[in-house]
Amino acid sequence: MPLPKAELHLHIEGTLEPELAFELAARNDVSLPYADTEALRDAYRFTDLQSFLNLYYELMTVLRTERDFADLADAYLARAAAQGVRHAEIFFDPQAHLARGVGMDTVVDGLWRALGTSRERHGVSTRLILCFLRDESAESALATLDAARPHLDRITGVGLDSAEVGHPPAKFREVFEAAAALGLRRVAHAGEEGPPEYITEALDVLGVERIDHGLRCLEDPALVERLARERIPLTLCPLSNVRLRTVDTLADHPLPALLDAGLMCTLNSDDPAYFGGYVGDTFDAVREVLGLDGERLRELARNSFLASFLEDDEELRARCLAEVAAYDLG
Ligand code: HPA
Ligand SMILES: [Zn+2]
Repeated sequence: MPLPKAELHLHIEGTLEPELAFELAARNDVSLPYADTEALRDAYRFTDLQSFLNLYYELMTVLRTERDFADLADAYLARAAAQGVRHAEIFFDPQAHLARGVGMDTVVDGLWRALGTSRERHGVSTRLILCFLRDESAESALATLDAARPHLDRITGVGLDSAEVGHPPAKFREVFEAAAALGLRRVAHAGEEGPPEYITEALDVLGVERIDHGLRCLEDPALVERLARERIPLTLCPLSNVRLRTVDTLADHPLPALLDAGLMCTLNSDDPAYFGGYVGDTFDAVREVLGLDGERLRELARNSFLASFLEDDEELRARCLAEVAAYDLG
C-alpha cells in the first residue's frame, strides 16, 4: 500500500493521456494534427510554460461531452488511487471550454459524474476548484464565476492559472472578492515563472490560502520568512518544474531548501499526462534524486492533508493523518 496523500495541485485537463485523447478525438470526430500517440508524445518537449500551454489547449479540444469529462476524471482518479491518493482537490479551466462552445453544465456535470462517485468507486474524496485563466480579461473571469453560480454546491474554491508573467494577481481582485463573498476558498498560481511580488500580491490582494508553485519565493528572504511564519502551504510540482524548464534538473530542485526554511510544502503532479508522472511517481522521484529521507516524505504527506480544504470532513482528515503517522517508510 503506497503512502497515503492528498493531491492539491492537479489540472484535470492535464491528465489527458495521449491514448484517451485519440479515443475521444475518434468518438467526437475531431482531427488531431498528430499521426498517432507516439507522434503526440514526441511533441512533449517544452521550453517554458507557454510552449506547454499551447499543446494543453490544443489537445483539450477533444473534450466535448459530459461523458468525455467523466471519462477523463475517472481515469485520473483510478490512477491517483493506485498511487495512494485519498483526497484530490481538482482544478478545471472552464473558460477554455466555454470559448469553444462547451457549456459550464457539460463540464461540471461531466466531471461530477466521476468526482461525485469517486469515494465509493476509488476510495478518493474530491473537491473541485474553478480556475480563471489569467491571460484572459478580468471581465471574462467575472462572467465565468457568474456562469458557475448554478453549480456552486459542487465547487469548493477558485484558483488562477495559465500564462503568469504580465498578468499579476491584482488584475483579478474583483472576481476573488466576489468568490470570497460566495463562500469559496481561494488559491492562485504565483511565483512559477512570475516574480516573488506576485506571491505577496496573491496573499494580500486576492486573500489566497495556498500558493500554487511559489518556487520563486526563494528570491525574497523576507517573503520566505513570512510564508513560514504564516504556515502558507506551497503546492509544489517538481516534475512540472523540470519539464517546463523552471529548474534545470530534478537534482537542482529547491525542495530541500524550502523544507529547511520551514515552509509548509506539499508535492503534486500539476499536469501528469504531460510531465512524466503522477503524484506517487513524484514522491518516488524526489526520494531517489533529492535523497529525502522517510521522515521528510511523511512530513510532505502530512502537510498535504493539513493544507487540504477538508474542514467539512475532519473525520477523513484525522483518519488519513493517523495512517500517515503509522506508515512504515522503511
Ligand atoms: O503549471 C501550470 N501553470 C499555469 N497554468 C497551468 N495550466 C495548467 N497547468 C499550468
Ligand atoms: Zn498548475
